Amino acid sequence: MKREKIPVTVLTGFLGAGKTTLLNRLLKAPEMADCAVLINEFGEIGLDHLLVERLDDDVVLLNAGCLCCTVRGDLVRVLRDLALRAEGGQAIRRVVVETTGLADPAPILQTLMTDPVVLSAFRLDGIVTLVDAASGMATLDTQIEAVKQAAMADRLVLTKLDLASPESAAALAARLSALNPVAPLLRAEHGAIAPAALLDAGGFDPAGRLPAVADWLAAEAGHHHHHDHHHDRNRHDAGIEAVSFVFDAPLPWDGVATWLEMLALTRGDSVLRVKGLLNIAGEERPVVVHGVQHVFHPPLKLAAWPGDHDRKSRLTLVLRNLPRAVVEEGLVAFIRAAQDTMTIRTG
Ligand SMILES: Nc1nc2c(ncn2[C@@H]2O[C@H](COP(=O)(O)OP(=O)(O)OP(=O)(O)O)[C@@H](O)[C@H]2O)c(=O)[nH]1
Repeated sequence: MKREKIPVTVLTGFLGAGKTTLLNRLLKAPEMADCAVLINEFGEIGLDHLLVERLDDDVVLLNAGCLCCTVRGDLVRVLRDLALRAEGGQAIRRVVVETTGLADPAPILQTLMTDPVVLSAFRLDGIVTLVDAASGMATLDTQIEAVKQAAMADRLVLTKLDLASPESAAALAARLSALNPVAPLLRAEHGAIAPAALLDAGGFDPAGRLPAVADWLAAEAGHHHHHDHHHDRNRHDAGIEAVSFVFDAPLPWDGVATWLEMLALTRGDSVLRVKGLLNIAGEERPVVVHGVQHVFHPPLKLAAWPGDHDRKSRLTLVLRNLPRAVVEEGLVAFIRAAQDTMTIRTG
């Protein structure tokens, strides 16, 4: 009997749109049993694998760069490996690939639709693109990746509607419908959405889309053909850079929180994303912080440190046209100031 092809859902959306939040909710649904998850992150220190709650053998971190550029070969390798495992009898009923927020979907689509080994075992089920209602409009104005993600989607999902006015949400919805007349426009509240609305999207259909979509895919086909073995490090805006900080000693919460609030307020246009897993002085559990452009999201505590974790704080920022030194100076100053107050208070 011929084996059924395994459906692959590509979950995309700009930095901080809410992909991991939605994925966590989705993975709890019965329809998602035996789902393998591939996670890709931009930046040296991947944290998402720690934030996806169902961590087992079927969560694979594709971490050495961005999926649409340097890690494309990794995607193929991991899918081939999954195909072998399925062949060997392991139950793998679906695959979800969470891309980086900066991913251009065209090369990923191209890979999923043309690699013969991948095609023999998998079929593209659909591209699900999340758009943050709080910062989506500004992102579409400035980042071509976000425009491509929206235009190529099979399902569009508006997130963070609780942070946007009805008027700005309506304007964003209208812009998205113009960019992509074929994808249903859905909503998710803190990641909550019926899995059936996202799954079994029926594969990518170019019909009815903006003419640019066909051009992007065609360009990709040529690109792939000519530069198959080269790493394309320049795909992203040259001004975009991921910087990471590691702190050995526990951090004062006051300093970090004030700094993050200031950063979102004053540098939200340049600090596209902040993500951190922090060891806070006086706090047993790890604290996760998220910043997305002008929004500093409420921090949350994880239940416990992962067993093998060194308990050092790790913070990653994705900056646009902002030198690392500027961020570092501010961070160090706020931490020092908070530590001084701590010393005075306790001493
Ligand atoms: N207020 C609000 N916050 C949300 C919603 N959905 C997600 N968030 C928050 O947005 C922040 C970023 O969410 P993530 O799920 O990490 O976003 P992501 O797209 O995976 O981020 P990257 O992988 O860095 O691109 C977190 O603090 C979430 O709690 C929502 O509907 N409303």
